Amino acid sequence: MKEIKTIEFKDDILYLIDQRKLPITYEIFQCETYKEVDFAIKDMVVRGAPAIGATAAYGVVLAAKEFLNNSKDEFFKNMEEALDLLNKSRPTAVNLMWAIRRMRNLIEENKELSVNDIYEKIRIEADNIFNEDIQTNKQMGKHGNEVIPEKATILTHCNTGALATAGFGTALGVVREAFYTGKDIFVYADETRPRLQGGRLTAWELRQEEIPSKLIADNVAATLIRDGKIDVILVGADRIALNGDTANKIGTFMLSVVAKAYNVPFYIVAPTTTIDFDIETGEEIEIEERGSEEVTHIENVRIAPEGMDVFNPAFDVTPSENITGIITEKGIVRPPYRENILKLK
Ligand SMILES: CSC[C@H]1O[C@H](OP(=O)(O)O)[C@H](O)[C@@H]1O
Repeated sequence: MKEIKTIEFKDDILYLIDQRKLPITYEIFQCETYKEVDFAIKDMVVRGAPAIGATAAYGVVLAAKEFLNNSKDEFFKNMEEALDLLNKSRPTAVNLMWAIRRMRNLIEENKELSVNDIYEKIRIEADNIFNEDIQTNKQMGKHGNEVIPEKATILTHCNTGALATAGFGTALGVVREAFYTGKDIFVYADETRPRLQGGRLTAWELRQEEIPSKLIADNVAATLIRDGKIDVILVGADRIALNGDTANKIGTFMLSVVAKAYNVPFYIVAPTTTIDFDIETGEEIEIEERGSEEVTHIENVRIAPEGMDVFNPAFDVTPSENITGIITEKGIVRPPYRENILKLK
């Protein structure tokens, strides 16, 4: 299995694979300040709920490093500004807020220590978040493999691989686990307009490991489902409500409707860090709207008329009644979702 170093923190520099450039070029984006990390998340140099969380955690490390020579009062004030900026870098993936809250709690719990000692704890905690995510994903892969038949055709949406996490992936991690445990699988990957995470990133990951697969335009999926060509659909998540409603990349909801109509199993694969235990339903999830150029241009080439207005929500919400199960590192959650999700807390 090829190691994909989506995120690497070394000698006080955060190295990110620049996912805006893949698969045409493999470039590394370096962050030396927390403001550069904020930019990297906003501009989707790095993307994917768990990857965003881990990246933000290292952004907190860079902030603490920057303020090491502050007085304690200045340190806490400057750190709060940094935490607040990073927390707002993208609104939908709850892993970001979870990571920032974990760092904020750590600082609060250790405020009697010296600035330097607090920095050391922050540094260790960021590595913990990073390493925990990799272990979580591998555990999810094992649980998810339980629902993959020995011979199966799998449909994926967006990118849920190593590039969306600290490593291995969520839904694509289940694909990896099935592939490397010898199952006869085939993957159809939705290209996933407008940012093409499937066509650029998932396709790149699948080719890296020569996993049998084909890339499809998003509009092809419904026909494959109708014609009985898909055995199971695996998608990721950015925020899951207590009732199981799930926010994920735009186009996921549409897939779930077609899957339900033709009785194809539709699984969310997500770590428990993607569950928002503070919200009851998907109606409470903020859906990020991104710039119009993501829709009017492809690789900076205009494809829509000048002046055309655009609606570009980056996510949608799949209602829990369309979801067969939620594959987490703690096992597969099935309905009744609220009762069973609360057991994960
Ligand atoms: C494993 S989480 C991946 C999740 O994040 C993606 O969104 P984005 O590429 O905008 O960060 C998409 O919703 C994926 O399912």
